[in-house]
Amino acid sequence: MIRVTCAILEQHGRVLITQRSEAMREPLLWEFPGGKLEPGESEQECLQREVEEELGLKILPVTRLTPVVHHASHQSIELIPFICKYEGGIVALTEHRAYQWAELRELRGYDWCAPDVPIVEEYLNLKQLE
Ligand SMILES: Nc1nc2c([nH]c(=O)n2[C@@H]2O[C@H](COP(=O)(O)OP(=O)(O)OP(=O)(O)O)[C@@H](O)[C@H]2O)c(=O)[nH]1
Repeated sequence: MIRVTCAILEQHGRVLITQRSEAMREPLLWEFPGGKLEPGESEQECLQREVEEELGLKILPVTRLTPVVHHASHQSIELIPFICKYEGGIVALTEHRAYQWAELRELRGYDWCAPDVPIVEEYLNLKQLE
C-alpha cells in the first residue's frame, strides 16, 4: 500500500484543486495537491514538501480528515487529507495541467480521482454544504 497525503488548501473561502496532466497516470482528473510519503517524514512534512515542489506554495496543515483506502488494479493507496492554511507564495505549476481556486459549492462538479470523492464529501459535510 502506498501512502499519499493531499492538501485541501483554503483561501478566501475557496479551495485549490489541480488537474493531472496528459503525461500522468489518471490523466485530466482533478485531485488535491500532494504526493507519496517518504521514509522518515511526517504526514505534515510530506504535504509541505509536495505542495512546495508542485506549486511553489508554503502551507500549514491544520486538520487531518479521514484517510481513504482505494484499491486500483495496479496499486492500493491510502490517501490522507489535511485541511491546510495558505502561508505564502504564488502558484507556479510544475507537473499539473491546470489549477483552480474552486468555490465550495462547485467542488462536486469536477471529474475527481476516485479516492478523492469521499474526501470532498467529508469536507463539504464539515463545512455544512450537504
Ligand atoms: N497527490 C495526489 N495523489 C492522488 C490523489 N488522489 C489519488 O488517487 N492520488 C494518487 O496517488 C498516487 C501518488 O501520487 P503522486 O503525486 O506521487 O503521483 P504519481 O504516481 O504520478 O507519481 P510518480 O510518477 O512519482 O509515481 C497517484 O497514483 C495518484 O493517482 C490526490 O488527491 N492527490
